[in-house]
Amino acid sequence: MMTTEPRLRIAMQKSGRLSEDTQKLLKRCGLKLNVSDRRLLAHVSNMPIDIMRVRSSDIPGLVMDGVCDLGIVGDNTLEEAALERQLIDQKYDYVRTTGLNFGGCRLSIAMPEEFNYQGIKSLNGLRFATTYPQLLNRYARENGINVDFCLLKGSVEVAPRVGLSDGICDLVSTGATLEANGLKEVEVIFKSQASLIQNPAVLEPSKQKILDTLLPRIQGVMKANESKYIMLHAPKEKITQVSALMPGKETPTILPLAGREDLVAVHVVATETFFWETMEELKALGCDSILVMPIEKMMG
Ligand SMILES: Nc1ncnc2c1ncn2[C@@H]1O[C@H](COP(=O)(O)OP(=O)(O)OP(=O)(O)O)[C@@H](O)[C@H]1O
Ligand SMILES: O=P(O)(O)OC[C@H]1O[C@H](OP(=O)(O)OP(=O)(O)O)[C@H](O)[C@@H]1O
Ligand SMILES: [Mg+2]
Repeated sequence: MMTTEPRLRIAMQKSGRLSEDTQKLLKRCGLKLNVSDRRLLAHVSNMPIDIMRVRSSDIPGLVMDGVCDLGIVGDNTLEEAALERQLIDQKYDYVRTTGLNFGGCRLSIAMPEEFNYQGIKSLNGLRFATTYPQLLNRYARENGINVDFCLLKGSVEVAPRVGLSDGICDLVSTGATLEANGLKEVEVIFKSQASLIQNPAVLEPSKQKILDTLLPRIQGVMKANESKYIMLHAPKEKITQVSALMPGKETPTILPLAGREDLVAVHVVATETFFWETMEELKALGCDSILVMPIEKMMG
C-alpha cells in the first residue's frame, strides 16, 4: 500500500507587494517550486512542502484555523485579522516564528495638507478611510479619542478629496502616494514587516522535522542579506589599526599581495552599515581598492 508522506503547507501571497520577495526567499532556501499563475497549490519538488497561493488577507485565518501550518504575511494584516477574529469569537491564536526583514512599512494616519494638526486630540470625532479599522480603533481607544471609519480595500488616499472622509489610515513606505494625493502623515500607529507565522498547535513530528530544516535556512538567507564581504588593500604598517576597526567577533583574513611588500589584502564579513561608518577611517589609514560584495548564504 502506498503511504503518503505528510507535507508542510505554507500560505503565501499570490500576487502583490509580498509575493516576489516571498518566492525569492523560498527559492534561496533551496525549495524548488513551480509557480505558475494558475497553480494555486504549488508542489515543492525536492522537499515535502506545498505552497498555497492566496490573498494576503486570507493568510492569518488559514493559519489560525490550521488549514495551513505556516504563512508568510505582513504584521499589519496579521494583527488586524487577530483583532477582528477575537471580536467574532473565531480562533485568533498564532505563533510569530520570525520576522523576515522585507515588506517593511508603517500604518499611519494622514490628513489633507491644509489640516491644522495640533496633536492626537485634533483627530477626535473625525472620519477616516481605512483598510485597517481594528488597528485604527485600538489606537483611538488607547489615546482617548473617538473616530469614525469607512472601509476601503485600496486607493484609500483618494477618500478625503472626494468627501468620503476627513483623513485616512493607510500603509506608507516612501510617502510618495501621500504626497501625490495632497496628504501629510501625522501619526504612525503601527510598524510592520513580513513575518513567518505558525499555527499554535504542536506540529506532528514529521512536519516539525521539515520546519527544523527550513528555519535555519531562512535565518541563513536573512543573515546573508544583512552582511557584505569586504575586501581592501591596506598598508602593512597600519594593519594593527585597520584590524582594530573591524567588527567585534570577526577576525579579518590578511593575505599577501604578489610583488608588494608594503601592502596586504584584508577580507572581512561585516554589515553594510559598518562599511559606511568606517570607510572614511579606512581611507585615512591609506586603505584603497575597497570592494563590497553581496553574500549569497551564511550558515553557522
Ligand atoms: N508601500 C508598501 N511598501 C512596503 N510594503 C507594503 C506596502 N504596501 C503594503 N505593503 C505590505 O505588503 C502587504 C501586501 O500588500 P498588497 O497591497 O500587495 O496586498 P493587500 O491588498 O494588502 O492584500 P491582498 O493580497 O489580500 O489583496 C501589506 O499587508 C503590507 O504588509
Ligand atoms: O508610501 P508609498 O511608497 O507610496 O506606498 C504606499 C502605498 O502602497 C500601498 O498601496 P499599493 O500600491 O499596494 O496599492 P493598493 O492600494 O492597490 O494595495 C499602500 O496602500 C499605499 O497606497
Ligand atoms: Mg496594497
